[in-house]
Amino acid sequence: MKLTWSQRIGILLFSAFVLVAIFGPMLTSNSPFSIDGERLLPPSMKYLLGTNAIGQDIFSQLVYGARTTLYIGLMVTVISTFLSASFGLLAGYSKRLDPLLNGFANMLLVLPSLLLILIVASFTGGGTWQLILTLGFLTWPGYMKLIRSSVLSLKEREFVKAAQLYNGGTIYILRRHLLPFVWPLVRTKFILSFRSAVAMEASLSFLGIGNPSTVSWGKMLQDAFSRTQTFVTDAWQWMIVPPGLAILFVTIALALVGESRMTGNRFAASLKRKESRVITVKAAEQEVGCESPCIEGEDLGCHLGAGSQLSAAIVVSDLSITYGDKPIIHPISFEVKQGSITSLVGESGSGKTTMARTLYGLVPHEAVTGNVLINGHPIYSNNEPCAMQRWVDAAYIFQDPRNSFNPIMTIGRQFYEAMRLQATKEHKQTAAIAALAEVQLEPHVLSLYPHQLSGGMLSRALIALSLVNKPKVLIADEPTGALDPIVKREVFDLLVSKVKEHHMTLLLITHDIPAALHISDEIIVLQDGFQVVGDLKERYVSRGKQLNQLKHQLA
Ligand SMILES: Nc1ncnc2c1ncn2[C@@H]1O[C@H](COP(=O)(O)OP(=O)(O)OP(=O)(O)O)[C@@H](O)[C@H]1O
Repeated sequence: MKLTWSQRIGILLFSAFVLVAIFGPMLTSNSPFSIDGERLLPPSMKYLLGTNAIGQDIFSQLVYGARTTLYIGLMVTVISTFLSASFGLLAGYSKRLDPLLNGFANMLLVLPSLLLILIVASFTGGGTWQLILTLGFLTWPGYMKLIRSSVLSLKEREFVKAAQLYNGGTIYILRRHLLPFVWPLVRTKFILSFRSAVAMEASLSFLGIGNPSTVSWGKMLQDAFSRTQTFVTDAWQWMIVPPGLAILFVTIALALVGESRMTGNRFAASLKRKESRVITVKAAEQEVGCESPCIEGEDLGCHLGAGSQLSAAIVVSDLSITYGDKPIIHPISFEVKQGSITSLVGESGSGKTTMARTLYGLVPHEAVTGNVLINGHPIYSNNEPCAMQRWVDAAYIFQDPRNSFNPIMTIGRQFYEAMRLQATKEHKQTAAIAALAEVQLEPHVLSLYPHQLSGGMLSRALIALSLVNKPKVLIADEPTGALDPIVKREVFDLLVSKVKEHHMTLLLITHDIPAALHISDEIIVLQDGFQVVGDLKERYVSRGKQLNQLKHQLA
């Protein structure tokens, strides 16, 4: 990351204070507590900043005070930032923990924080660690709420759903997929916390709450303000100004460090990127060296397919979907034959995407009634391993290739992640390069970030990702929807040719009826959540045929 000038100045200034805190005692031979000078002496060679009202050396107090102030600031910041980040991530990600953590944060937020800190600090005594714990435990909720709301929206994005589907654990997803996005917030919180902890420590010491056996800048100020001599003589110039300026400069230094371009630009840019990503997995044993079966439905005793169902890659029976009390898909039943291409067409809002997502188990169970089998394995099963079988049997391509990948991970890393079973890195690399070659992409694409690829290249990379683990079924939701007509045609043809070459079953969701008619063995038409059959379907399809003819004539 490139630092701005203001950040460099801030870092330099802050480093100077840290150096003083670490090596400062070497700069002075006077003890900050010993009373060996006369009272209120002006600055001299012996007492560089004079003496205070009881004859202690102000310079050595300032130097030793830097240690206390920065130490308390650092500890408070570490505790507060850690709590903000971990509670924010957990509350945003886990529906179960959210009410508890968010409720607790709300409670702390509505209470007047300064008053709360004063009360707790005065009850817990004036020790350094009491102060650190009080400030650390009472100052996390604000940024926790910010991180939580970012995670709430991030977790709905498709690359997070993909990670969940290939069995990524909660900690893995939080660390690998969500933390990098909220990291700029965490960093900003760290810097702001440090700044406010320094100011807060000074204020509390100034109010007399703090460790009486240590020296800090706040205590120096409190000491100065409590003596009348400070103001009736020139002593204020060396009793108040040095610690006051020290607090001011540390605060300014941290404010300059915190003025991060990353916080603005990259975070906003990364959040702007929306959905979509291929969800795929089956470790292709021959290519990635997965010797034992990765997940075998038969072994799990969850293969429900029998008789005619074995010839069907997808079986949908009496499936209906309701969000709240709004029915989206009315009871529908159909089968998609093994090795066939079936298109799901319909007007905008007819329920195509909802249907496709339901087939892949991406819709909450409570919204679904009826059954879906992919390769004989139930998608909505209480038996978790059976339900997870879908990521072995099938791959899913979401809309919009531009935003299909996690924007802050290389393409290669996202390929390897989808294959992260027993395979070694070399095997994964070989398999990924082979899959890219199938779609005419060079191996170096693996080292690129999604924004470094064109829309067409990204679409090809997505198809490669869907092929890399050799699924039997591919569900593609408008895979070319965001491309221009020429690239769209190329990518469409590539997808269909690869599906045929690998004897896969394709369920294609599309608006493009002529294209659907051209490639499909079967068409399913949806209208307002109902399956259109009989004459109506004929009419719908013949309209598509007419459009096709018109297109040929125009061509
Ligand atoms: N999570 C949701 N909560 C409530 N309603 C939803 C949700 N998702 C979709 N819907 C509703 O379901 C209906 C079907 O939406 P869907 O996205 O499946 O349509 P579609 O046919 O794929 O449309 P398009 O072709 O424009 O993408 C719409 O009325 C939409 O408002």
